[in-house]
Amino acid sequence: TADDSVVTLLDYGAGNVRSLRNAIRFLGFNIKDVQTPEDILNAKRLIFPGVGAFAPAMDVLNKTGMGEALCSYIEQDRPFLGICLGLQLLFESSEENGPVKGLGLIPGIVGRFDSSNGVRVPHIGWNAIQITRESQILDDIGRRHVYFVHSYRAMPFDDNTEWVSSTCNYGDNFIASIRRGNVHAVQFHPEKSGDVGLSVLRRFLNPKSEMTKKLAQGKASKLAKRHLEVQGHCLSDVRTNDKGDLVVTKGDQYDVREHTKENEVRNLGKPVDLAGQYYKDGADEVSFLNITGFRDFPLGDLPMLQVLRHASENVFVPLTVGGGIRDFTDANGRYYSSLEVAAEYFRSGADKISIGSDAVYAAEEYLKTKVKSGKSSLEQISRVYGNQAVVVSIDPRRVYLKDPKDVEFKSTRVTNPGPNGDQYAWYQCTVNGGREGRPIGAYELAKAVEELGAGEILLNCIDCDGQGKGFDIDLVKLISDAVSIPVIASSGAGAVEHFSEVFSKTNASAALAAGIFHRKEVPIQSVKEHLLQEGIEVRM
Ligand SMILES: NC(=O)c1ncn([C@@H]2O[C@H](COP(=O)(O)O)[C@@H](O)[C@H]2O)c1NCNC[C@@H](O)[C@H](O)[C@H](O)COP(=O)(O)O
Repeated sequence: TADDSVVTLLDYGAGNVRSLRNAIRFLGFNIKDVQTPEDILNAKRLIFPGVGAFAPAMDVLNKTGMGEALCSYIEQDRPFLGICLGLQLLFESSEENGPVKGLGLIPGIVGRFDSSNGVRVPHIGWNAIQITRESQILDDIGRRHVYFVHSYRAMPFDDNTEWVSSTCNYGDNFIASIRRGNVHAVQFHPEKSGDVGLSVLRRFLNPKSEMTKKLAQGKASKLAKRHLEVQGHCLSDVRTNDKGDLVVTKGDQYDVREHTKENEVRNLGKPVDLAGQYYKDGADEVSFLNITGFRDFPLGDLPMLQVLRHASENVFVPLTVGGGIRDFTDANGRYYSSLEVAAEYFRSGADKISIGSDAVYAAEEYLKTKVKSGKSSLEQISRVYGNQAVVVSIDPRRVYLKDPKDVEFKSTRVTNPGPNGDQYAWYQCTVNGGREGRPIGAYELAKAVEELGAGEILLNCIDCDGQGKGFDIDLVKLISDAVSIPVIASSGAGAVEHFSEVFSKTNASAALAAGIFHRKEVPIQSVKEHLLQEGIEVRM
């Protein structure tokens, strides 16, 4: 019946639910949005994607009466799928800015990962789950990786064993999914876990559906090293060319112009097409960096938002967008907060946003005043969307030193001495696409933005950008040892060995490349096969 293709979605307006809508539509289902508690009680099947923080979510559920309706819907064992926070809210309470009371349907308290176990928090990436009880929607997962992005988790113990259907190891064994009858919930994001994730959604939406194409089994055992394409990750550095078309470009040490008479912007293809291709080729994440965002105004840059909306319709792995995120006053004196800019990016399909120049200014201010004003774009966006949704992109330039004492900033001994035989270097941060050097080092910046609420660091290197000679191992080691949030190594990838080198010599959690993929010099799969051969866990 017509009703069979409809799923009711409880979207209380925080964060990016667009990815899930895209996945549900991709699977051929229509969405009915919950407006009133009655819509919950009348639902044939209900999906509750929780994004953001526990307390504000419980606030909305309590104020709107949705919480009560949810409890009776679940107690009637009606078809339900909770995702991420949508799982956590089912528990008694959470320590997140708490304790905060939850819906109390499942015994247990949601707590923060214990970073003293040596794990980086947030838990961001592709990890393996151990199925502990038959759970129909997980039947196709086999030993494949699924995508997690969270700082809090619920723990299995005697009183909730009857609910737990799988666990995942990250420092400790936390609850990855629950199931009782028709009630399901998962801590990972099926809408961002590629074909494996789509199979979980398909099995919930249509329990009788027999998977046409059996999924490959996989050998997942733990958190995989991530390999990002910068589309800009497969990053694409995107900008408008002189004709005003939005193109994927790629710089040599950030210079994106062809060395021809026309001196035009290097055009490496259409962002949406490339993103879709990288997804099919197995990219773990895709990012768009609007490299002239510092000049233009993102909300005025409709082509960029269009690209994001279209790309997210066919890319079911995490999408990060950056460029120009800051408070802004337009020519008509209309003031826009960076939160409004980020909100539009999330509404358009971004799972994470990336802040470049504005994070440098926030860190300088913080180091000067030692006060967290809470006003910076970084602090505002991570408070509302959670730090796991905020990446800080660092654009440093290497400066060689005879003696570390020559500068006040943290320096490191370099593997390859400088042109004058200098044994040390510090890494000066820049803003506006490498155009302006700032009085702060990458080390000081990384530590400051971690304290201000960044969930991840995208560590580029202007010197290595587009050179194909490998990542700056000294820089990646310096920064990945300095912070306890995940660090993405970026700039300089030229061969598969460069990926195993950065993962074996540093604590980078992910590695990003652009040029070699745009120019189709190295297939994504060959990077993954090489890492597997080297015994490095990757998502296949
Ligand atoms: N002229 C440029 O290239 C350039 N100018 C600005 N950006 C990026 O755009 C964003 C601007 O953000 P804001 O407006 O400062 O918040 C920043 O994240 C900054 O890194 C630029 N690109 C940064 N791109 C660097 C990498 O992300 C690149 O993709 C790797 O170096 C991998 O390249 P490779 O594998 O080919 O070596």
